[in-house]
Amino acid sequence: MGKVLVEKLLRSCPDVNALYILVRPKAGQSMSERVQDMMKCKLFDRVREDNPDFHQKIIPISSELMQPGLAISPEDVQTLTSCINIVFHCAATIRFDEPLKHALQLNVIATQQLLSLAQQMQHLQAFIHISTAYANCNRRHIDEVIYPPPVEPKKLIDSLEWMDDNIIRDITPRLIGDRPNTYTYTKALAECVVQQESGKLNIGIIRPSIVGASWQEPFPGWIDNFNGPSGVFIAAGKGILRTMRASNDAVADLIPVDVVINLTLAAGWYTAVHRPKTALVYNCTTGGINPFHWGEIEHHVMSTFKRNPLEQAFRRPNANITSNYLINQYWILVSHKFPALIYDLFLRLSGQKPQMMRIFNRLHKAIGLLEYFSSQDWEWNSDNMNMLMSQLSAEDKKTFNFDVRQLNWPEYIENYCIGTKKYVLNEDMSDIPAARQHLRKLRNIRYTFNTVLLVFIWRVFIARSQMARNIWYFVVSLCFKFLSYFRASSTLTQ
Ligand SMILES: CCCCC/C=C\C/C=C\CCCCCCCC(=O)SCCNC(=O)CCNC(=O)[C@H](O)C(C)(C)COP(=O)(O)OP(=O)(O)OC[C@H]1O[C@@H](n2cnc3c(N)ncnc32)[C@H](O)[C@@H]1OP(=O)(O)O
Ligand SMILES: NC(=O)C1=CN([C@@H]2O[C@H](COP(=O)(O)OP(=O)(O)OC[C@H]3O[C@@H](n4cnc5c(N)ncnc54)[C@H](OP(=O)(O)O)[C@@H]3O)[C@@H](O)[C@H]2O)C=CC1
Repeated sequence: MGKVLVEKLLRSCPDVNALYILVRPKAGQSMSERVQDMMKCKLFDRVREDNPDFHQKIIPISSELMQPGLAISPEDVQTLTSCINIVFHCAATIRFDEPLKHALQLNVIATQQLLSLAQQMQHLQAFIHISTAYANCNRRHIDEVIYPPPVEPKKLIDSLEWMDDNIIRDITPRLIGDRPNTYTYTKALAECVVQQESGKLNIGIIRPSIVGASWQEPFPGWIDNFNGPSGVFIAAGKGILRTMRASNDAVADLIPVDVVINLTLAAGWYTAVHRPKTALVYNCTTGGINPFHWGEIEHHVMSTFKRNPLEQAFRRPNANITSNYLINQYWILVSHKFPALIYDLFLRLSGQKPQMMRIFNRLHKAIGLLEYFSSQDWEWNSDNMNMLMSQLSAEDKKTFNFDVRQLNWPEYIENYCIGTKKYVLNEDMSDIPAARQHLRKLRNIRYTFNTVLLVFIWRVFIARSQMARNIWYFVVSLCFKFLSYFRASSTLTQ
């Protein structure tokens, strides 16, 4: 989301002088190398075309959320406090399996520290915090208000400071209560921390639901990660994922990333100009406005990947969702574990390292963590989103479009799937004929395998059971009778 925000600011807000972005070194790359890489990304093609010198506006600031004071140097603090007008805070850990202490540090303590830095900013007009629509997923109906936190954040921070990691792991389920993970729990606490500061700053809180590929900007279908449904779509397109627990009729509250960013920018403008007395919360969701369901998503994902197959698929794409636990377990056994075992056996016999079972174990862990969100639905009030839209000029409504009533879901899902192929897996669209050919080969292997298996089982059965033999002779004689009748009647008509 950070990248998409930077791109949109550069493309649609030419009067913005500079963008200060907090970046950490990662995976052996320095801060500047990472920023260079980011600017080379396809996402920035349109900006690059309009202004090849756009990089001059980007000023990276070294920062690490795990460190005290966010590890921002005193000189950088000086720069930030004197130049910044608007803060967009979207850094977080979004992992569902994050240990509580880590999630608390990244999502709550770092937010607190950024807020105290913001308070020193001399020209700050607005502080926009990105939360999640699922921060209060323990409720069915979610209004645009900050709900009382499950625990006073300061008390939890103080307690976890002295606790051993093992103790924290043991008490985590009790602490998070009816929330599914540490992510949603700490995001709820972060909202509370933001509210505690809302007296001193002009604050807006954006709560997106499930962020997906871009709808329109900078081009349809842009996505570059496996988060949320993207990994599921890819696993289904590769023919690996065949079954998942989800409710066909539950609303799939996907929200395109460009919609979230447009709303975020509009909220930044509104907060700075109108300075609301209390923090305004914007539920940024689609379900109440233009609902679409997981069953429909399944249909369109499968249809897209059959027409535009991914390269080197493991099997022909054919995934089904079910809300029934036992049916899902059955298909996991038959369509995941059994083929994985056979394939690993084949790899072993051909002298290679088995890998399919390992892949499936990781997939099962990932989908196990997502099921909570795909098996039920929520109702979000979106009055503030509507109010904000009504405040925009006709031109801004076009430039910062977040009107999801216009979203055509089948077209969006098709672009999303093609986006995962092009931008996540870096596959070329010109390879589609070869990918189709590969699917035909897989289909023939399946037919041959099924026929051999059927004949084998039947042979074993016939050898062991008189009744099976009788049925077999009966069926064969019936076939012969039918054939001779067919021959006789065709001779008569001639
Ligand atoms: C076809 C029919 C489909 C119909 C649709 C049905 C259901 C829809 C499915 C899901 C919808 C629910 C979405 C809910 C979102 C809620 C909204 C939010 O609040 S946003 C926050 C969203 N956060 C996430 O999505 C993060 C989830 N991910 C994790 O928590 C972790 O990645 C993990 C799943 C626990 C895995 O952790 P692990 O340590 O094992 O692996 P890594 O993260 O290090 O990743 C290793 C490797 O795998 C790639 N990866 C990561 N996630 C996935 C995935 N889901 N599928 C496939 N691959 C994945 C990752 O990029 C790494 O790759 P590499 O090693 O190459 O870097
Ligand atoms: N994705 C989704 O579906 C949704 C996301 N959100 C919220 O939107 C926001 C952005 O999410 P999204 O873009 O999807 O998530 P990403 O994981 O892609 O981005 C998170 C950002 O936080 C940074 N970050 C994480 N840990 C640290 C650290 N220790 N020090 C410095 N920076 C760090 C990451 O930097 P780095 O690149 O160095 O890792 C990255 O830029 C989050 O607040 C999330 O809660 C809300 C609803 C849905």
